[in-house]
Amino acid sequence: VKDEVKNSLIIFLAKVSNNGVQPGLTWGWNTSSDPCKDQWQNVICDSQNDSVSKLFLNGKNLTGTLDAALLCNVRSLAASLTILALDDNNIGGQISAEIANCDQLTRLTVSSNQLSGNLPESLAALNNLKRLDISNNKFSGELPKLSRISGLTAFLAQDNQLTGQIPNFDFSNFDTFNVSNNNFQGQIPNVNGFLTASSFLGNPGLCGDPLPNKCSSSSTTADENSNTKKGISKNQMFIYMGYGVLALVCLVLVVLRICSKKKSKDQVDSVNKVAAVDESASKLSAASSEYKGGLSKSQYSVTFSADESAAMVSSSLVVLTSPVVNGLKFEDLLKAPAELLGRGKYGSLYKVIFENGMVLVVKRIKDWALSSNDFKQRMERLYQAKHPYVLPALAFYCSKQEKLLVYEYQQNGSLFRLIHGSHRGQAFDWTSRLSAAASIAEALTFMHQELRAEGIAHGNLKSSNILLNKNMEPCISEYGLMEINDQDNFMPGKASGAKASSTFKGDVYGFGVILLELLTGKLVQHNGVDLTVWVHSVVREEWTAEVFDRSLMSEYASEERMVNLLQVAIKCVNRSAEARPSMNQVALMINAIREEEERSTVYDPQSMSLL
Ligand SMILES: Nc1ncnc2c1ncn2[C@@H]1O[C@H](COP(=O)(O)OP(=O)(O)OP(=O)(O)O)[C@@H](O)[C@H]1O
Repeated sequence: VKDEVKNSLIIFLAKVSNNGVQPGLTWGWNTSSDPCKDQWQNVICDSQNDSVSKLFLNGKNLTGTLDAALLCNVRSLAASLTILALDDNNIGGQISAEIANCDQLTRLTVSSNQLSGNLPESLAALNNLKRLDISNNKFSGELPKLSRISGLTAFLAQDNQLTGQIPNFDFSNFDTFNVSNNNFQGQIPNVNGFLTASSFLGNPGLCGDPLPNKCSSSSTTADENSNTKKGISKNQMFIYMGYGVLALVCLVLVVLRICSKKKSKDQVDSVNKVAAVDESASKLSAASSEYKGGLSKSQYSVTFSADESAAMVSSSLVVLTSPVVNGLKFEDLLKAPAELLGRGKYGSLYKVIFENGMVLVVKRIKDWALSSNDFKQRMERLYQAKHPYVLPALAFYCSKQEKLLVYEYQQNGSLFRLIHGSHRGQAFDWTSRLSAAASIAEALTFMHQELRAEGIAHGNLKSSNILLNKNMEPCISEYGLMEINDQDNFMPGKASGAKASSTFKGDVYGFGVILLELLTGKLVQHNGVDLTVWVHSVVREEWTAEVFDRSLMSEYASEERMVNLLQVAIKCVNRSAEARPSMNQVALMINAIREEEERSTVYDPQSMSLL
């Protein structure tokens, strides 16, 4: 480690500790030793042991001043520092603009100190940041444009004196978001059901969902009053309102233009992208038997009629995302070589490889008694409900005899393979499992909320239907392709009339089984019943620790949090569908466990497996 890094660390510590206790002496921080090779306390180096990557100075009774420039203006330190944790001290001063030079930071946590002043606008330039915790300080002024940081998953700013509006974040990204007990004003941007009121409480000027107080005209007046108090005159407010009206008019004009463009584009699409297939019954049954042997080597002619009427659309390949599949036609699907990936209870799955290198999978669903129109509507509704952790269908095909779905091929396999594959979960550590559980729960919560009115649940949730995308994030596949969940058929005490309301609870059951697989590493038989029976019996005998996957037990992973997740799983697989929690409740419980996990990891300076 370079001398300039050592010096800056020592000077930073001297300033932040107010030169009082000289903690550096007891921690081994001195210029004649090396932070990595001589293992300075509270400093973690990278795996090659040649650069400083994490500084854990939380809870060290530091009473001095924060000078971020001392760390971040030293290039060789700023280029390697990923975590700076200063929580639970008595540090004063401000976060200076130079913090932006520490652009490798993934966690910046300074909670429970005496920091004050405005947050620098440059904070928004830390685009690797995942966790920002500035809670319980004396920060004031408006938030920088933190919504620019696309990977931010935890933002804690509660208990400060922050003002202004809440930025228009993509709240679906957050595991943790808290701005309670500040002086934020105005309407909360659309949280899309991802957050509850507790994230926003204690801000008298805030209104709108998820807070109980609506942004009625009286609360707008309250906003206006509070704005006036904060120095914005009524005249200014009128000017802003004028701009608002102008913007609205422009927006309406733009929308009208887009709509008229879309209308004409749709007409073109229906000609160009929708390949109408010869509907003769003989050809379809021929195509049907073709699928049984795989999609390759088609001998069946499909004829295109570019000007087919709208009535033919239901029997054609409907392309939903044309940029990805680039004008895919039903004929192309039939011509390309295909490999059978699986033949499940509900249909077969083929991997289809195209000449241009594109790889897709085609799911052929058998015996689904759903009219073509209902199927089409369902597919379009599903396509509208987009979530980053739900794999969208790229195209679908529907005739009386056939229902096909086209998806992008995910080369990283499924959660099933990750847990039970040849490595048997060894590379799949506890934090990754917990994070996978949280992501799936988040995505399911979103889908359930979006599709509640239509009653469309996943219907066949299991670990082989959770695929890993190119970033190894879990992605729910085949959402909404089944109408009922199999385990409902043999769940004792299930009232038959409760089918519709228990459809979503069927997913909760399926998710509970996935949690059990993640925790135990054990295979599921008979839709989870064997595994749940076994887990219940072991837990009843109070051998809880015996339940967990051995590879998890050999980690430092917290048994307490594993037990907490097990309790969530057990609630999800309750025999009575009504007694199971909703996915929203499940997601909240898992997030609480995850927060607990993050708090404990950040406080463990010896942990090398952070992020
Ligand atoms: N888009 C995809 N990309 C890559 N692999 C996939 C994709 N979709 C499914 N798979 C994998 O292909 C295999 C077969 O899938 P299939 O859906 O036929 O099986 P299943 O989920 O066990 O059965 P079913 O859904 O009919 O109950 C599974 O291992 C699954 O993980």
